Amino acid sequence: MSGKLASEYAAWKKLEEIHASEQSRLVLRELFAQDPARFAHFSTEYTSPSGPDVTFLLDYSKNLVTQPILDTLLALVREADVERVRDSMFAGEHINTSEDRAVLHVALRNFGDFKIAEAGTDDVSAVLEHMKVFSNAVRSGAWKGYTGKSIDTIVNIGIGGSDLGPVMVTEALKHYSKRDLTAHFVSNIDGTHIAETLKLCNPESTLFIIASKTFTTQETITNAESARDWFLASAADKAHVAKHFVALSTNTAAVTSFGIAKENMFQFWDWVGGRYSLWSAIGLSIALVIGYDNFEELLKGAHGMDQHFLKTPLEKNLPVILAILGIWYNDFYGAQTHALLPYDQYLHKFADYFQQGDMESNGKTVTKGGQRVNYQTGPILWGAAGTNGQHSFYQLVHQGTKLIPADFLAPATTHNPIANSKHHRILLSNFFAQPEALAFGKTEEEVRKELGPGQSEALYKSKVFEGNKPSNSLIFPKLTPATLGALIAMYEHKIFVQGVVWGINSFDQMGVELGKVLAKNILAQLGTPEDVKGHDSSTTGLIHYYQKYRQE
Ligand SMILES: O=P(O)(O)OC[C@H]1O[C@](O)(CO)[C@@H](O)[C@@H]1O
Repeated sequence: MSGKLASEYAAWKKLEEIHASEQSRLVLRELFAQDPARFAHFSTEYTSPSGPDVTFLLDYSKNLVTQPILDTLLALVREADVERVRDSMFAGEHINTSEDRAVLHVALRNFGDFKIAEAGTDDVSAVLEHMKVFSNAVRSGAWKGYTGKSIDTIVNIGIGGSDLGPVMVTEALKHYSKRDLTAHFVSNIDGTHIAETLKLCNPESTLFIIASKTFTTQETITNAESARDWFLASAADKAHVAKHFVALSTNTAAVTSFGIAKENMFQFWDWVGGRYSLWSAIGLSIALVIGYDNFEELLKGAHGMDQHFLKTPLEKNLPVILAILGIWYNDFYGAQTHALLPYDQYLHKFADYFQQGDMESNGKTVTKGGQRVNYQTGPILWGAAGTNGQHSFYQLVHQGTKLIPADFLAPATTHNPIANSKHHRILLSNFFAQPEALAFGKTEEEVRKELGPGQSEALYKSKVFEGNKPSNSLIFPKLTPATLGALIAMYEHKIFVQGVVWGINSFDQMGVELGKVLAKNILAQLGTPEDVKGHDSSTTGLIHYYQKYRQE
């Protein structure tokens, strides 16, 4: 961190000039026509430097950039000292300055490769061993419930980072799952979530995993208490809780006072950020669903990407490339959002997951030094699995007035090659077609030729696709645990690079606190109209309306 605003860097100023003077010339049709080797120049193949084989291709040729623009964006990365901050993160320095914490999710998937001077990092392998032994016992049926039955259902109770990662990964790797072990995930404080889930569970064969870094999160603790009440209504004896409740947390005191045995607690550390915690004990539900060995593959795939991020020159460094392209649109083109569009049903929660990953990390307005930024920071991250999105919001992406940079992701082969892979070929033809249509569009001349004469002027105009909409395409051979690990780690590091360039702290989340405090205050006032004090007329009116219908 240089202590400067990003807009004070020489490279930033140069990028503003380039954008102003060259924007009109940055037309993908022309850029591709000018350079027949554009794909070769602006694509790169990743091969994992360590661990299980992972390979994929990132094609970033359909972006509104030239080599000099990329060079200037890389100069920005250098000026912001990204490499030094990256090395500090891997060394365990307390780069989360507002909370005075190290940021060491990379230590959770390190497998002894490099040494980190931070308490707890030496205990990672012991926790992994605990997860291995426990998940094997549950999966094999050796772990018995209070009436001697094996576990056939798990319920992970957590929210935010203690939910989204396990949900996304268990969905993504469903192909590897144990089909006779059903997994549910309860996150919302809305009683409907836990109530509807419990209707599907048998107390004799259900294991509850209470996932909370702090073990103080209102939603999680309230849901966990309701689950415990439901369980005890059948099991009666509190001693049986030990066979049906485990905790994933950093807070031993709160876990034991909840009634969970210390030996059923899976530890992690304050240097694991919630939205970076699926690699930690928070991943226990993943290990239970796909098996510990596959969970370890996921970690090793991520570790390979960590090595790539650490050692690859910036020009070929995938997280850096994605980060600078994002900065280009976000800060110079004024794009407000970024879409993640996986053409893989297994990845249908990928965008949801990175909504927290990106927006909770980089949704900040002040720099680490406390200065208000005078530029845009993190984008609105969103997306859905193709081709569903095509029949929903792609109209706006193609012909709306907004610039929406997008990442398209797809596996070259499917785990489900039904109908001789016909489905997959259709899926992939869409994966190839969409970025092409976005980039090159359809001119009025082409429309007129296609429709022939005699049509209304409005019809000709409405069928024009302006094109020149940028996207990245990422294609990998198959969605394996290691490939998924590498992809997640790549996006984590992209977020990191952007945060460093913008000078913000990507690892705290002060912005979620105010709502929590206000809700606690209001909760104490929901009884009678006389209790409602200190609010504006709108909030007071809403609460009074609710009180007419209040239930016990
Ligand atoms: O794991 P915990 O402590 O229950 O926190 C859950 C989530 O709440 C947050 O603190 C705020 O949304 C997230 O960062 C975190 O992932």
